[in-house]
Amino acid sequence: MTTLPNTLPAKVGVLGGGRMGAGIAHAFLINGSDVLVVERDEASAQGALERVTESVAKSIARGGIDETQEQITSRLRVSVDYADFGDRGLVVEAVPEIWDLKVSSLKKVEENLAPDAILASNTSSLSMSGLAAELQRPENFLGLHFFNPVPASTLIEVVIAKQSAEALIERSRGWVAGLGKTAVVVNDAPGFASSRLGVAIALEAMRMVEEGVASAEDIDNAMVLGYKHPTGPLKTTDIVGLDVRLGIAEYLHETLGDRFAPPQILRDLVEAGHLGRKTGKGFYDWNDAK
Ligand SMILES: CC(=O)CC(=O)SCCNC(=O)CCNC(=O)[C@H](O)C(C)(C)COP(=O)(O)OP(=O)(O)OC[C@H]1O[C@@H](n2cnc3c(N)ncnc32)[C@H](O)[C@@H]1OP(=O)(O)O
Ligand SMILES: NC(=O)C1=CN([C@@H]2O[C@H](COP(=O)(O)OP(=O)(O)OC[C@H]3O[C@@H](n4cnc5c(N)ncnc54)[C@H](OP(=O)(O)O)[C@@H]3O)[C@@H](O)[C@H]2O)C=CC1
Repeated sequence: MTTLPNTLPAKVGVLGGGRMGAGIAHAFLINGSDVLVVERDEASAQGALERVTESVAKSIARGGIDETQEQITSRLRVSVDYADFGDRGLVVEAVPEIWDLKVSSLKKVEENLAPDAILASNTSSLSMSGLAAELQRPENFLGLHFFNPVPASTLIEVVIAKQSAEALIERSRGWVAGLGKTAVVVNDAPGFASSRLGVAIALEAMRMVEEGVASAEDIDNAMVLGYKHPTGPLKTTDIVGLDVRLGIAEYLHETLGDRFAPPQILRDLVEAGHLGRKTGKGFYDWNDAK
């Protein structure tokens, strides 16, 4: 794999350019990598291109970036063809948190990769060792769990599958440093370190709303003002996406037991299409849907 002076792979791929995929693409781009985003159709590819471009513009407006918008985005390409992943040193998968979709997508990416390329998943919770077991080269696979919003977050959780090559730990620490972020390295377990704790508190907050203990706003304020939580667990859920939270909770329920059973209020809101900030409504009303 060709690397840049800052340890990042020169050519990076991202599968799925939604909220997280666009953020991941942005992170590699502004730090010098050439980035290819593959989407399932032309309309989604165009949407991904717009999200990444907008995010780059926001970074430039904030200052501290030496390159121009044109210089950065000249390294960005979108496609609907998995074969384009063939020259990438690292590909990060960021499709929705659905086991069968992750497995089929990862397999399809792997079929198109060079033999020494590294494949990573941005899954929030799914078993890395279970996903690795579905692949031809499980030693080249690991979790790179970015946080939302990616440009504002300084953390990447590196998740090591049982099958991951030992050398991937140090290599991935180098990538995280090259992105200007901090790594926590976690052995594979459902929900890793971050989602298991983050979802536990969010589900309890939802049960408190269901039971009428307090309003969403007062529950969040208790955590923001009392515990210095950045936004409170319910507003965070709106930012993450209620569908994403439900997917994680269902998997943790299945693997870790009843304490992660999704509350009915979460199921009802998702069923009604109220997915949080991205649809304009979740536990709160939003006027900046994204
Ligand atoms: C589900 C999972 O698997 C894991 C998860 O991610 S769990 C969720 C973890 N995240 C959190 O808990 C969020 C915590 N909250 C926060 O960090 C902050 O409240 C917040 C970033 C959401 C908002 O903070 P703020 O001070 O109001 O805004 P600010 O930091 O200026 O960011 C505002 C926007 O600028 C963007 N931004 C910030 N720095 C930027 C940069 N250098 N370049 C480009 N964009 C930047 C942010 O991404 C954000 O964009 P969106 O509006 O698209 O989200
Ligand atoms: N949201 C969050 O806060 C976080 C989420 N994650 C994890 O990141 C992953 C993605 O989540 P998120 O970005 O929120 O989800 P989004 O729904 O925003 O993005 C998913 C993207 O994948 C695309 N996609 C769907 N199916 C396919 C396919 N078959 N092939 C290629 N692309 C496809 C979607 O395209 P289309 O637009 O056409 O549907 C969309 O662009 C999940 O595993 C989630 O758990 C991790 C950290 C934080």
